[in-house]
Amino acid sequence: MKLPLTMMGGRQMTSGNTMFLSDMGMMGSTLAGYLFWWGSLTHLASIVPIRGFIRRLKSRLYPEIHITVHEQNGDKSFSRNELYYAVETYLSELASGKANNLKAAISNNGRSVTLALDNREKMVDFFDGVHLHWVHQSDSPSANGAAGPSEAAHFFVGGGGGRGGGAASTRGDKRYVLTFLRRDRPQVVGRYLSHVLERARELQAKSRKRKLYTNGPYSGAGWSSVLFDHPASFDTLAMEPPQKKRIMDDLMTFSKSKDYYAKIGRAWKRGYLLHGPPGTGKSTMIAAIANFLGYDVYDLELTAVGSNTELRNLLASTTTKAIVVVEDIDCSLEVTAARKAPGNARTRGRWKDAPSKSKRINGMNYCFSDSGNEGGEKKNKKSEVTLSGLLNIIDGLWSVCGGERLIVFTTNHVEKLDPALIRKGRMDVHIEMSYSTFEGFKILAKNYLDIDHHPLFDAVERLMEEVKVTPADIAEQLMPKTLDATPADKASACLQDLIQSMTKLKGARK
Ligand SMILES: Nc1ncnc2c1ncn2[C@@H]1O[C@H](COP(=O)(O)OP(=O)(O)OP(=O)(O)O)[C@@H](O)[C@H]1O
Repeated sequence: MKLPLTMMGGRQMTSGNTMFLSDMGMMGSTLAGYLFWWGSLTHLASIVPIRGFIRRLKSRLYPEIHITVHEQNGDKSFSRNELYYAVETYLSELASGKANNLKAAISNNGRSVTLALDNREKMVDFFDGVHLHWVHQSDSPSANGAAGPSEAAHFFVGGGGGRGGGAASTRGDKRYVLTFLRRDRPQVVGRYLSHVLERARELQAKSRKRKLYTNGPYSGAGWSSVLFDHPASFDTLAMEPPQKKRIMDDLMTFSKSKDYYAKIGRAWKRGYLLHGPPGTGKSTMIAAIANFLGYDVYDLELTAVGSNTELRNLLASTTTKAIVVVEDIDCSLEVTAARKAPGNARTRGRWKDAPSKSKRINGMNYCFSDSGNEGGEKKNKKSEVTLSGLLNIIDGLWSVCGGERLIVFTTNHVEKLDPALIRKGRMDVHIEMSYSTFEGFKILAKNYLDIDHHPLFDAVERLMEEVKVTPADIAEQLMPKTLDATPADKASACLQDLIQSMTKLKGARK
């Protein structure tokens, strides 16, 4: 006996379900079999018409629209439908906090687990006051049928062209079906789908494998790259929490302000100047920013760039979502304030006497801080890149081609820089990286020793009021020196080392 059921409880029955019912008919000769059928029929008679009626009534009162996004495009090539993967990425973020049935897999970068909606799992989203219902459907042999939209307008994006879950779907087809009320169509088609795409791109950018590009003697006229896999994050950065939050808010606002920058007619770029003594975390901060925003890093070695034209070509070949970093800008170009005052011997003497800092490029040292003659814009020994060349390229056409870019300069001597280089609008955010505070020390203690409190913390705090230590100095002391000790013993030994080195420093400064 086969029951001519196609719809049941809003769910399309598959051959699997029908088979189950006819198999049960073989038990008809037994009393248990009759009782079973009688119970089932009574149940169906009471449920199916009511459900059907309610569904019809609901669709009259609140007509729905369904959009199906198939995994493969409907053309003969069965190419990937990128929108399907964008929806998957978008929903995986939404689902990880809400859905009950999730599929887990290793992410593209191999470092984390991604979660996606399991077959027939539903997800509700809320956007601009509109409720949106997503369901994942799969025709894989293991799937027990798929929830299919019924009496409503239906759109397909990619895919086999049949109604979601219907017989026309390709065997093994996977799709997401979006359902919403007809009255919300303008918002959904106009804005929601773009929002899904945009958010998915952000998430994909964050999880993709990013690169560190360098130019230098061994990369010819272009960039050479390696995988960027720096573990730094804002969580592990030793810095006063309010300052850290301000920076993170600024970065997040920047990365979400594409339309705003377009509206005010400015290139979508932002300049950061990180300044402070060596070992205060400037490079670490750049890595944390790159990880936070999911950007590639271009470590621009200006002294290895032959000319302004070469510099323009290098910058023109950077990708969108990039941080262009010029470390130790005071060593890379003739950019000191003294350039502005050629006849001022006192000024010139002051910066000339300052210890010059060499820059490492693939193991070679370069430093040009004492190069050039008095007056005018000078060229350093190896490079013909000039300050005005750099500024013209950064401010000029390069900055308006393509998407978001951060430009970061670092220096140990901010006071020496030409004001033109660091004025607001060029270097929008100036961040002083300074000696460690006690709050900063506690972040490092948590990172390195996994402790929030310790009886020796008081001694460290007292010493920090008297001597200046960089986070790099502290980090060095907090590195456990042996594996053969309990965590508690390691923590005590490291803190004692730190106290000892700070006490020595205090003695030396007296
Ligand atoms: N603020 C910080 N938070 C966490 N770790 C830090 C911090 N500052 C320094 N460190 C540690 O010290 C090491 C050196 O720091 P980093 O290279 O970032 O300093 P820097 O300011 O860029 O130095 P330089 O001016 O010499 O280039 C880092 O690898 C990191 O382990």
